[in-house]
Amino acid sequence: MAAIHLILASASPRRRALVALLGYPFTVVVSGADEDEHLSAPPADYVRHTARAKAEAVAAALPPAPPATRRILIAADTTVALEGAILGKPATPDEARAMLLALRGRDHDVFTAACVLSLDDGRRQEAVHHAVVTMRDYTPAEIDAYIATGDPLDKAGAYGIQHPFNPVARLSGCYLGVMGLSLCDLLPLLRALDVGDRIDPAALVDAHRGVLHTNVASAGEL
Ligand SMILES: Cc1cn([C@H]2C[C@H](O)[C@@H](COP(=O)(O)OP(=O)(O)OP(=O)(O)O)O2)c(=O)[nH]c1=O
Repeated sequence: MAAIHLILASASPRRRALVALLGYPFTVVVSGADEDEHLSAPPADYVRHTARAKAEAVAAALPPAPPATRRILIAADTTVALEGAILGKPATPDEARAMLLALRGRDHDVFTAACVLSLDDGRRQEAVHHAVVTMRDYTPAEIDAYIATGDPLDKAGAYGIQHPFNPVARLSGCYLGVMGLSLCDLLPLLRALDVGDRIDPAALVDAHRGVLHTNVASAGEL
């Protein structure tokens, strides 16, 4: 039987750490896909199109598979939407401050799409997770201190649910989906492509507490 090798089409250290939990060898290949192309679509469609574009961009650039290897490619996209308007990653600290003020004390939506390609037979599986997040009433001083850490700049909506700043008061949906890749969504997609998982339950519990142990990313990057 062919050995399974995963390819993660993502620069995100959180996604690296989560894919490491699956228990298969994997390679990270960063996609150069255009993330702005579908910005006018509704947020759920936007993330689905963008995750697919990331997957397809990486698949098109891969060298041929080594013999007796089944390659499974995983891509994802996360976005925050406030009253239907997409909030991507803030370009500047000022934009991060504006996003955190806009989100404060109210509900918003987080959409995360996963796209999985079975490269040897061309099969594709996709899912979009929708979570509703309620932010707490954090103070301007807390916002300033959080922005000074630099954490908001690579996060959709300018926050990480997993950061000690802890901006989230309530979550309805999947914690890992908000963090960038819902394993609850991903596992059925993999199973549909005849790929199981070897997840250590203890590591999964830690991941849901925002603690990601991995040999491919240090906690400081998460
Ligand atoms: C809302 C939220 C987002 N995020 C992150 C997840 C994603 O990494 C990022 C959204 O940007 P994405 O474009 O989804 O991902 P990315 O640019 O980090 O990586 P790549 O495109 O190469 O896969 O925001 C958190 O880590 N915590 C959160 O609470």
